[in-house]
Amino acid sequence: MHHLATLSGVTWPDTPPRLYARTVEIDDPGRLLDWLPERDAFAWIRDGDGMVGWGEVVTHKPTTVLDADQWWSDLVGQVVAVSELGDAPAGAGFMAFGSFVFDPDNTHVRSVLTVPETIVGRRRGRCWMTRIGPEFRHDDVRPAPAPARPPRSVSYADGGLTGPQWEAAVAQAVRRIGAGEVDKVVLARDLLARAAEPIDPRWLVGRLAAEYSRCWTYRVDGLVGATPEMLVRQENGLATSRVLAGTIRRSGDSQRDLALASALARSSKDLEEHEYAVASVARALAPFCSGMHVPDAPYVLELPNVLHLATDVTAVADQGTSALRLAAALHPSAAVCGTPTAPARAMIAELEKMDRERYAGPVGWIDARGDGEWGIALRCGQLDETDSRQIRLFAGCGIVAGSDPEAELAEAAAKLVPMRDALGG
Ligand SMILES: C=C(O[C@@H]1C=C(C(=O)O)C=C[C@H]1O)C(=O)O
Repeated sequence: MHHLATLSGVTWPDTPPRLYARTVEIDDPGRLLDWLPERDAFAWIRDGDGMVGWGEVVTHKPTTVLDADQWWSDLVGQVVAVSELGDAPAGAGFMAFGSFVFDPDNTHVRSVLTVPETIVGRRRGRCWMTRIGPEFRHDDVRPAPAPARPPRSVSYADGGLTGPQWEAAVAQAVRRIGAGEVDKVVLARDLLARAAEPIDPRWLVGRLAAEYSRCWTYRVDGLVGATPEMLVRQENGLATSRVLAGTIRRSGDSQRDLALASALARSSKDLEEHEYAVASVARALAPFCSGMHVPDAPYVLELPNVLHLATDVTAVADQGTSALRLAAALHPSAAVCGTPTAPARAMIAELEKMDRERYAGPVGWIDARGDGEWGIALRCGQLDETDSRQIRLFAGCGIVAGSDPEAELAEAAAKLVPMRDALGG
């Protein structure tokens, strides 16, 4: 991969070039989501900054995150890139958006990694456009898509399990935890939302990015959501993972929420669940990093719908380690699978009675240097490929020895709120 200031003096890669990427500095593009067409588009937004992309240059359907890492480094070796941006921010240049399934052994869908044709990005005041293709693209693109349409007349139906059936599954998990099969298992449920007309994913992403600006709002291949949990971000060798585990619903009354937050921070059940999750992340990162910092105690992350116990683990990644390699090591974390991993994953496949597809899998992007951000696909929905009026929503909860099925169902409902609100209630 070659980043060059000008077109003259381009250095060719060792293998014949397959793709050409050209990045230019642009004026502030305004609201990034306004650039997106309705279909075949990508987004990764936090606090208004991030990247949007559209068009498809190449798509890979890897079996595992590790396969994707290998494919990506091979592809990067066959790219000629030029950039106007000196000291370019991570993501500004040749890059791909991706979304991975939770459990490749228990799903009918595939993971994807797609290099878009056009990317528009903004990061800390620097704005760029990258165009990618089988030759350098010099044409100017200023799409003026029609505004996003709100969904109409949305109705909901149970997915794999009804509420009471899911509570029974949680009760069974609690019994099996008592019998020593696992320490923790994360059980999720799905809900089918159906609108009167095709759902415009741009509307959902727009609402999520506005309401959940502290989360990472994403759109990749029909998967739309706003996650508060960062599996791993890597930038200039610094790796960060935000672990969440331990949740309470907000009451709508800020005084009461404050009391709830301090109760959450002292709750032994939640702290124990949190410790499992942090320890699993630290263990998985250790072989690829040095100088790891694991804070002693979590903080409380406040979102509009829930409060979470959160810990940010940071470390220096070994040279040559990509964000995808780290994501491969971290997925599935205890926050979305359980501990120990293998029996927890088997219990999920047995008890949930649904296909998680890409829910709870890594979602994000990777650039040519191996920097990238891979969130955990939570608070999300997957648009139906064959019927664009339909979207499947997912939410789950960590189940430990003291879990109460009724409270867990209410917690799952609270985690569905972002997507339900985006769909109009
Ligand atoms: C599984 C989900 O959330 C996860 C479970 C949490 C918990 O049990 O406290 C908290 C955050 C996430 O790690 C979800 O949102 O679907």
